[in-house]
Amino acid sequence: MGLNVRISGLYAITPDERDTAELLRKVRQVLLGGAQVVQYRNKLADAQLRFEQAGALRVLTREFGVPLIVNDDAGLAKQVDADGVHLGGTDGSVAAARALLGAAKVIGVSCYNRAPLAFEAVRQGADYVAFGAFFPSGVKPDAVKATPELLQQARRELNVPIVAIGGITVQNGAELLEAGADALAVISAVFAAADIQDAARQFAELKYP
Ligand SMILES: Cc1ncc(COP(=O)(O)OP(=O)(O)O)c(N)n1
Ligand SMILES: Cc1nc(C(=O)O)sc1CCOP(=O)(O)O
Ligand SMILES: [Mg+2]
Repeated sequence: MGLNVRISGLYAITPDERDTAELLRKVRQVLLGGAQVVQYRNKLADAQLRFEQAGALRVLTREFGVPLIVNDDAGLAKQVDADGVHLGGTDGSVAAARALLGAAKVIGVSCYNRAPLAFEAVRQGADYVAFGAFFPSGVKPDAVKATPELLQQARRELNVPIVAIGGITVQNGAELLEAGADALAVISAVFAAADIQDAARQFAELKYP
């Protein structure tokens, strides 16, 4: 994993936003609030807009010294020199991403509610694993349900950072950190807040390992 990359704290994932200036305004707010990782995720944008937005976020996150992870697309991560990529079940293999990005970049893998997926991802060289959804999520209403016990098991049996995702708020996130999560991945509870910077600050003030 990249020498300066630590997957811990508030892991802010961008909302689907077509307006790049507005996206940058919002992400600056989460960075000012103390987000420790930013993931660029935009399910609505075409390839050109994704390239533009990922490149702009690369510049912004460097200003704050915060790692940028690109969702789904190792090629885009390479194009913009992001710090890594996040892969779900249909986003390609760890081996292919590693071959493209090299040893210094971060590869995160979605493991949903399945510990065996995480063991296999780590065996293949994943740098962190993500579990979810812990709570109902408006972004992914049909996500499978994960439990804090899964985090406890992963904490006992894995040696990579563990990310929790899905419907996480400042109120329910503490339980996940106590169960073993290193980072809380959040879209709505920060980006849909009336005051994004304050919402991020409240997440940043939780107790992380
Ligand atoms: C940190 C983190 N965890 C999980 C996901 C979900 O990935 P995936 O299942 O591929 O779904 P999409 O986000 O691509 O819709 C994630 N992006 N980040
Ligand atoms: C993108 C994503 N993946 C999930 C999973 O369970 O793998 S839940 C989710 C949505 C996260 O958004 P919010 O913080 O608004 O619930
Ligand atoms: Mg994906």
